[in-house]
Amino acid sequence: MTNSSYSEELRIAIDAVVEASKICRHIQSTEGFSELSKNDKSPVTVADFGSQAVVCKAIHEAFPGDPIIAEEDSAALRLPDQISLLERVAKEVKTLFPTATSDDVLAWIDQGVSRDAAPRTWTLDPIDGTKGFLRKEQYAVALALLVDGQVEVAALACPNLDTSESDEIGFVFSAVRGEGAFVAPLSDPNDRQPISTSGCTVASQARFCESVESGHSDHSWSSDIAHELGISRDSVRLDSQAKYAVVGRGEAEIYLRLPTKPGYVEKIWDHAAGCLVIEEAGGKVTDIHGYPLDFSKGALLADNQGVIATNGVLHEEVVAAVKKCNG
Ligand SMILES: Nc1ncnc2c1ncn2[C@@H]1O[C@H](COP(=O)(O)O)[C@@H](OP(=O)(O)O)[C@H]1O
Ligand SMILES: [Mg+2]
Ligand SMILES: [Mg+2]
Ligand SMILES: [Mg+2]
Repeated sequence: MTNSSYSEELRIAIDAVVEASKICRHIQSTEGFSELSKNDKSPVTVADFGSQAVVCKAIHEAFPGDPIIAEEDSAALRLPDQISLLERVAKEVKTLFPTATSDDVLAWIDQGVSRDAAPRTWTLDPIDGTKGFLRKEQYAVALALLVDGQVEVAALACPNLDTSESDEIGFVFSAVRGEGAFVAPLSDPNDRQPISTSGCTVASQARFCESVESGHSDHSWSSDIAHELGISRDSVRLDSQAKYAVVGRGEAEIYLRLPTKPGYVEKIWDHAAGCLVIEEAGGKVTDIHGYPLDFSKGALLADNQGVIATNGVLHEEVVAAVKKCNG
């Protein structure tokens, strides 16, 4: 299919996450940037705000009627004692848009405060894996378009991801439903090459990945599952939706996200972009019970628990193993 029905959305989305990655990289290269702690004790940085401002600006200008469900809002930046943080965010955004004011930046960030389901809505994680970003490890800028509760377009930038095939660091993954998944280097985003999940059909040979944050996953549960599948090597731990990217390009077969914190409900921005990349690369994504992720409920994956993403072929076997090890 050459004439994508979402070609404009895809072009704008890729461009937005590539531009946001520039800000994130610049901030990450600067020592001593400040971080705030949110109400849930999770961190947020200048880069999360800067990235959200840049992406929301781009989406809102191109598609003014589309709501955006993004992770951050400007409330913390509006506090009188956070003026220096706001100035720092504005300074970074100005490197891309020299005439931007602090008020512009606040307004652009707040274009992402929608929380309701809508027939057509974007969802954005301006930095997914903020803890990875702080450790200078993996993080992602994740943007997706949902239409009637289905992910139709995805752009996923992974600025610190490398590859065994070259010295290149930093890639942007993208997909439109029904049209395959692609990767391009951040240094040349138009050079999109198709990706596909691994053809591994033998579970015991599968490579699996999980979050770095042990709080998100129960070590003994995941090792029981690995044992059940006959997998002897340890899981590869990495932050952010880079895990979806790694399975999407065939470098791992399984991404397990086991729910361990009672009552924690997954957010759509943590999964939408990565989910479409894997599906379009030939893989499969469900929750731990084997149900499809339901993106039609607003900001939360309210009807799902955890995530199982695989290369596709191994999916049913992994779901069965998770079920068996879940009591
Ligand atoms: N208890 C929990 N269980 C599952 N996910 C959680 C969680 N607490 C925070 N998260 C989410 O996990 C994301 C990071 O995932 P990972 O550990 O795979 O890198 C965070 O995204 P942000 O970094 O965008 O806030 C956050 O939304
Ligand atoms: Mg966060
Ligand atoms: Mg996230
Ligand atoms: Mg985030």
